[in-house]
This record gives sequence, structure tokens and C-alpha cells, in this order.
Amino acid sequence: RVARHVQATLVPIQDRVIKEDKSPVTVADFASQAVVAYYLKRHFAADRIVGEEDAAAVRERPDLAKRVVDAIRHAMVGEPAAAAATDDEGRTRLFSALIVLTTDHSSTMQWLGLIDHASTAARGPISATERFWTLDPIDGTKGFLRRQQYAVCLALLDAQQTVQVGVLACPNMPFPSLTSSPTATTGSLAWAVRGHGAWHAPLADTDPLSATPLTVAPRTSATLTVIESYESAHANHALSQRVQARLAVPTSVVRMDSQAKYLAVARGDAHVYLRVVGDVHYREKIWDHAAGALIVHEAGAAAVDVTGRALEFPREGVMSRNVGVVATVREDGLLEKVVKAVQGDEDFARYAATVPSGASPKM
Ligand SMILES: Nc1ncnc2c1ncn2[C@@H]1O[C@H](COP(=O)(O)O)[C@@H](OP(=O)(O)O)[C@H]1O
Ligand SMILES: [Mg+2]
Repeated sequence: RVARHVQATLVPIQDRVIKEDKSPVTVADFASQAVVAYYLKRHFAADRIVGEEDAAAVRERPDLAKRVVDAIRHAMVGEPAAAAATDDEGRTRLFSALIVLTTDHSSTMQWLGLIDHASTAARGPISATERFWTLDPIDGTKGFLRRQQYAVCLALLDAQQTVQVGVLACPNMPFPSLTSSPTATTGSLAWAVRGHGAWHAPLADTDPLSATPLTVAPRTSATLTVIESYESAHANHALSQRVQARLAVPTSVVRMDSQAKYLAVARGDAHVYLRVVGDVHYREKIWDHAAGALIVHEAGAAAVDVTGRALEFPREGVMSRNVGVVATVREDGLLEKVVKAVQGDEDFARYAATVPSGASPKM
């Protein structure tokens, strides 16, 4: 809700900050992180969260802080109506709504505090004995600014850093597939619980019983659909082209922002997600992959890095032992074929040389 509201009222230059790594962050990123942190804190008070953002930039800009809190308030205002305050839960929600509706300085500080509640940059490292969440409040911020695909991504990892729960909310993804008629529902929600499968529902549908199991169907077309980042700064499009030529099957390419690409593979919109970034030294971040990787896994597809190594999700946030990602639908030998095609590329040696020792390729 918060993201949709900001997208509808977006003033691109005013509502955006450029981070040190030159990537953009918007009012929606901050507001979404605050709202998700608010609910996680309410239900799982002790749990730590590795969120992508922190509030430092917002604290420096009162105009931005106001926009962030306005967006949060707009999204949360429906809350009291949804809960007639007749029971404990209802009373809690009403009380929360009063905080939400308060516009004073201390309530603004509380919301900024919630952004930092979900930040290890603000709160320090997480101990090795704790489970933790990872949150990308708006993944695909560049897609969000272009009014294309983006996703709100949340995953729960145990103390062993294994993803146990993954959720992707994709407000601009047609439901149930990319080829759905233009009048179909826009907005898809997918989630997975390790060992219990993956599920798919229209984002607007709040009835969990209407969800359908998400299971990758075998490929029926002769053409392999490859999905990759829209942004050439995030994906080496030329390398991807060469890899596709090596596969010796006709391919078509779909370019899309965010972890919506994992959902596209999990539900058969695409057969291969290939991510080899342009910068050989770039390392992926856990909030960009944890939820999507579990969803494709539980849907029956597979995800590894481009060296064929299993994806790892360190609580520190940076996937230092992985390079890129390959996810494919379940099909005999397809994953191995794509990894081999990447390894056969003239540029691959440059990437492989940056993987720390001890991280030798293994499927
Ligand atoms: N140079 C780079 N190479 C690869 N990925 C990058 C990158 N700079 C930023 N990213 C990550 O790519 C994510 C978007 O991926 P995609 O291209 O699949 O949409 C960004 O997430 P955010 O939009 O949450 O910042 C960001 O974390
Ligand atoms: Mg991201």
C-alpha cells in the first residue's frame, strides 16, 4: 500500500536520494521499511532484521522525513476501520492507529527509529545464535521509478543462515502470469516455507485460503525464455547473449527489475534467470535474493551462483562467496547446461578469479 501510494504521487527528484554506491533510494523505500519493521516488531519483538536501508539520510532532510511519514500515515490509515476495537487485537490496532495519526515530532522520530530497527548499519551485528529476517523494502528501485516492476521482499533465516520463509509482494506483476489478459488482476504475492511448498495469490486478496500452490510446470515450448535485469549496470547483457548462443536452443529475452524475476521462473513465465553483473567485484546482497531463492526452490526450480555453487546468505548481508545467480525451471540438465555455458564464456575467468579460495564450484 505504501509503495503504491508513493508511486502514484511520486515527485522523482524530490523523493529520491542517491546512495554512496550511486543507487537511488526513494521515500517508498524508507516508508516501506518502517511499515514492515513496525509489524515485525509488534509480532516478533526480539527478532533482528537485516534491512537494506537505514534512516541516516532521512534524518538529515526534514522535507524527506515529512514525505516518508506522510506516506506511512496514508498507508496505515485504513487500520482502525479494519479492526472494530472489540477485542485485544482490535484495541492494539486502534492504539497503533493513534500513533500513526499523530503528526508531531516524536511520532516522526518513532518512525525513523523503526527504519533503523531493521538496520544492522544502525544497530550493529547480529549474533551467530539468532535467527533473523532480511528485508528489501523496495527491490528494483530503478524499476519503481520507471513505474515498472519492483518487489517488497522479506525472508526469515535461521541461526544457520538457511532461509526458512520467503515472501515476495510484486504490485505491478500481472496475476497469474505475464501473459494474463490486460484486464486481469495486477499485483502478485508469493510465499514459501521450507519443506512446505510455495504459494501464489493476487496481491489484493487477503484470504489465505484462496492461494494456489506454486509449482513449476515442465517446459512445453521449444524456445527457452531467459529473464535478466533491465539495468545493464546490474547485468552483463552482452555476456548473457553469448551464453544464450552457447545453449544451442532458440531463446527469447525478458528484461525485468527486482526479485519478480524469481517469481517469473517459479510460475513458468520464464525458464532461466541469469544474473552476471557487469562489475566482476560486485557481490550480491542477501535481501536481493533470499526470498526469491526459497520460492523458486519450493516451487521445484533451482538456484545456484554462476560457478554452480549453492547460494549462501550471511547475516552480514553481503554474499561474499557467490558470484551472480542462475535459476532454472526443473528440466533434466538445464541448470548444469546454463552454468557450463557461463563457464565457457571468454569473460568468465575474470569473474571466477574474484571468488575467494575455498569457494570452488560445486553443484
Ligand atoms: N552494480 C550492480 N550490479 C549488480 N546489482 C546491483 C548493482 N548495484 C545495485 N545492485 C542491486 O541490484 C538490485 C536490483 O536488481 P535488478 O536489476 O534485478 O532489479 C538493487 O536492489 P535495489 O533496487 O533494492 O537497490 C541493488 O541491490
Ligand atoms: Mg534490492
